[in-house]
Amino acid sequence: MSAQREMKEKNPWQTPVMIIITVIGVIAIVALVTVAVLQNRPLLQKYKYGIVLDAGSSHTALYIYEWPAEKDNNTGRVEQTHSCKVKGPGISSYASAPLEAGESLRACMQEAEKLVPGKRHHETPLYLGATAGMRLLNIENSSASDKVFQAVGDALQKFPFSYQGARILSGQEEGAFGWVTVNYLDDRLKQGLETTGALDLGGASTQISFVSNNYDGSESPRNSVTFRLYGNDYNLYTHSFLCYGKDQALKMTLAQMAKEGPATVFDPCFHPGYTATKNYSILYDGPCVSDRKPQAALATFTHTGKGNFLQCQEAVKSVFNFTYCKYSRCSFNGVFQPLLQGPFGAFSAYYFVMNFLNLTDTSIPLETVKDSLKRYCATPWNQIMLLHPDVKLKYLAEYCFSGTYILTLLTEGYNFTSKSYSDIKFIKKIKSSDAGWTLGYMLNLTNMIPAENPDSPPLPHVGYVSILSVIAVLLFILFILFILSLRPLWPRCSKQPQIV
Ligand SMILES: Nc1nc2c(ncn2[C@@H]2O[C@H](COP(=O)(O)OP(=O)(O)OP(=O)(O)O)[C@@H](O)[C@H]2O)c(=O)[nH]1
Ligand SMILES: [Ca+2]
Repeated sequence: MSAQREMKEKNPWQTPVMIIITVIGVIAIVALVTVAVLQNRPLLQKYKYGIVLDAGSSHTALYIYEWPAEKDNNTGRVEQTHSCKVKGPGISSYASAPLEAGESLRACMQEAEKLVPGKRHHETPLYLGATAGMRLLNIENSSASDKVFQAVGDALQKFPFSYQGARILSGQEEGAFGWVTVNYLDDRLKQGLETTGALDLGGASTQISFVSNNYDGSESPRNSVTFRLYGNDYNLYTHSFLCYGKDQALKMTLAQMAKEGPATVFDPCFHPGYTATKNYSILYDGPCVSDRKPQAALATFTHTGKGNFLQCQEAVKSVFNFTYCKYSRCSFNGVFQPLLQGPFGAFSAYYFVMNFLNLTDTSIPLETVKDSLKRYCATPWNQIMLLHPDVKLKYLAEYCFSGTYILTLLTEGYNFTSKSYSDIKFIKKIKSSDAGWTLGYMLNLTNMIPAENPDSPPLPHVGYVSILSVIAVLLFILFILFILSLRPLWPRCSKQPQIV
């Protein structure tokens, strides 16, 4: 009996006081942590949405973006959740049947209607931006371009979103918003890191945009865009070359080869064995080529492949003008370009083409890349078709030209060297979003990138709760130790019975 009592006396945890203290302490810690977690928990994740239609020269694509409702101002939080490729050609191809341009967008719009939650429809902004195809149509026939916009606007307003209008982007906007997209998605803007240049190759125009430290914008103000984003100033160089997208460049190159109006055009940019009958009138339609039209041409010509990379490169070079430059340095066609400053992300057709050719790895020396393309171009057309039975014939026939055009544009046009070629990364997506101008355009129009860095709490939520919990446990242990240190002073509750 006495041994048991002694045990009980030596083990303070068995005293009622200690049990009560422990229970209260544990309840207090649980309550403290629960309150901290609940109080600081991010609000229920409600999402907002935005829709952008990219009305390009070759086709239209719809993108849906999503971001947490309470975080409009934070970087890297807007993500592409869906994209839809509109069936058929770009809206500029509907000049003679504008209503069909509107109609063509319906399937993708209906998809968007299903994917964006109904209660968000009315507050979801919907934008349509048109690029080089509509720029060319506007130059050629402005009333036709107005009619296309009218039809497209009418069609889009039938949907329950908040329609914000359809317009042609300037080449500057197209280049600058592509740059914003790439750097936003890479989280470079908020962190003030060195930015990545953007190279976009479309069907009818191509853009180059980058920040160069030794360029202040004064030499060619029309190539300069200034931004203040998250507290940092950017002076961006950007230029869009109309007609230098890959489809129009192909047309210009072929038009140049056929300028004497022959019955057969022997084309080094197409595979040996490739042959097709083409119309002169189609070859020379549109503002990029109309001035090259031969005086007296036949109705058709036979387009015959020769598969010679070096000759193709010479033919491609003939559509660039390197003869005049009124600035300290130029790319081509008398356009100012400051010293290149890497890294660069190259997307759209840069990616489609280099990915098909298995040449996206830019650590491979440029000479090796050229050798590989030389072999590819020289491969007979029937062999190419056998090797790629699933690829659309139109795309397949043009990869030799497109690859040659890309290398020529980068090296001869923009002055990338064997060394700086490795600064380029061919990309399609960054995280889940496509690289392109659409995201930057929406971020700008919804004011989602603030000029100044918003204040943010010094600790992330998880860190804050963890520190709070550790401190609470430490305080509790200290409290227990303090109580134990007072133990010798406790009055004896039970007296030892005297054994007589
Ligand atoms: N090989 C291949 N080519 C593609 C694909 N998608 C588009 N293209 C072609 O690549 C070129 C550029 O496509 P986009 O970047 O969509 O061009 P776009 O936006 O219509 O044209 P711009 O208005 O000049 O920007 C066009 O010649 C398209 O026909 C693809 O999936 N594979
Ligand atoms: Ca485009």
